[in-house]
Amino acid sequence: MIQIRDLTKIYRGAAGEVVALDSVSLRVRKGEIYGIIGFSGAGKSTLIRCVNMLERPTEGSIIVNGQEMTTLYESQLRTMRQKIGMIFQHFNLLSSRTVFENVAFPLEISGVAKAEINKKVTNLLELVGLADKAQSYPSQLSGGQKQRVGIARALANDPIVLLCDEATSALDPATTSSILELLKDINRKLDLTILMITHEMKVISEICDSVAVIEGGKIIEEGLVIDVFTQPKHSTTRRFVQTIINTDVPDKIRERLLEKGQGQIIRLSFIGDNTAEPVVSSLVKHFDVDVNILYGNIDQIQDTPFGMLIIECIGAKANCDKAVAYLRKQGLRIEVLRSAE
Ligand SMILES: Nc1ncnc2c1ncn2[C@@H]1O[C@H](COP(=O)(O)OP(=O)(O)OP(=O)(O)O)[C@@H](O)[C@H]1O
Repeated sequence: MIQIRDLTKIYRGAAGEVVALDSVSLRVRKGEIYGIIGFSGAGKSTLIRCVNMLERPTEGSIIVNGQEMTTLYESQLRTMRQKIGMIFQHFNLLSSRTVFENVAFPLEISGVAKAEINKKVTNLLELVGLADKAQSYPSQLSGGQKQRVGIARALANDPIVLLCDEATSALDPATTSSILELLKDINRKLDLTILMITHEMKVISEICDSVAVIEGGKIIEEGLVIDVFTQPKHSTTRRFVQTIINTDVPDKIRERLLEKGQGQIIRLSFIGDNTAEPVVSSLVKHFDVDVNILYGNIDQIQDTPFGMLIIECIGAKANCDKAVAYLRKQGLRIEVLRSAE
């Protein structure tokens, strides 16, 4: 649905040149929720604003629904932008208009008839759960309600793509979750492709199918959220993952790794339904070893559980080695943190 190829954006000003995007390529499939995460200054806003040409790229190609965006004239761009909805961190509502009038605004600009506008706005306010606030003004709404108005307005022209620019960054955690749930709901009901930028891993883990990590204007890692979360390759990605799941070996256990001992210390990582419990009891039953569980955590990305367990396998070295060989065959990721003496 969105294909970006070798996108470069250079800002030129009195202070010199800033390369905000450096040959970025990515592909967003129809109907998916695609997240772009990065720290401040990484190039996220520039990237999302290039998709609807609010920012003109210096080089490269952006294709939305088969249409090359970089070669469009202003009037063609206006038509295309109606099909690319956008929501913003600070909502950008018109304060002198009611909720109803805010949502009606893009329809008025598109020249839609009044009766049609009434019907459409009523349905949209129903969809975002604000039917009872139609006559309120933005100043009378909470942050979450304002973002719901922003979402309804963005959907008014039946977009094929929704761009979300840090849409939950100004909201508290509970409101963030309810807005993310609404976006997921809309994505499913309308089969709407969503591209979002964020600096919060929670946003990615709650609703995104795919993720790209951006740093210094370059995409440093990209893939399905479950893959990137469970096997982050780049140190920046690991820092983001670390903000919501602890994949590090805790300090207490690190100290233990330095002590000499007869046990083998092993980290097992698992994704999906192959949880570690039956394998642990199998070790004890079949390899004449004792197993001491030192640390464990389990988490869930959307519907897929994943986690890790650090165990100490105590017994004769030959038995411990056989136990590790068995674990490797079970489809678990195994790392021997300390070998047996
Ligand atoms: N209009 C501009 N003129 C010059 N430099 C700019 C302009 N807009 C952004 N930049 C620079 O481009 C780089 C990328 O900025 P951008 O706003 O895209 O990053 P970001 O990841 O969205 O950051 P944040 O999360 O803080 O908004 C930064 O170095 C920024 O200072």
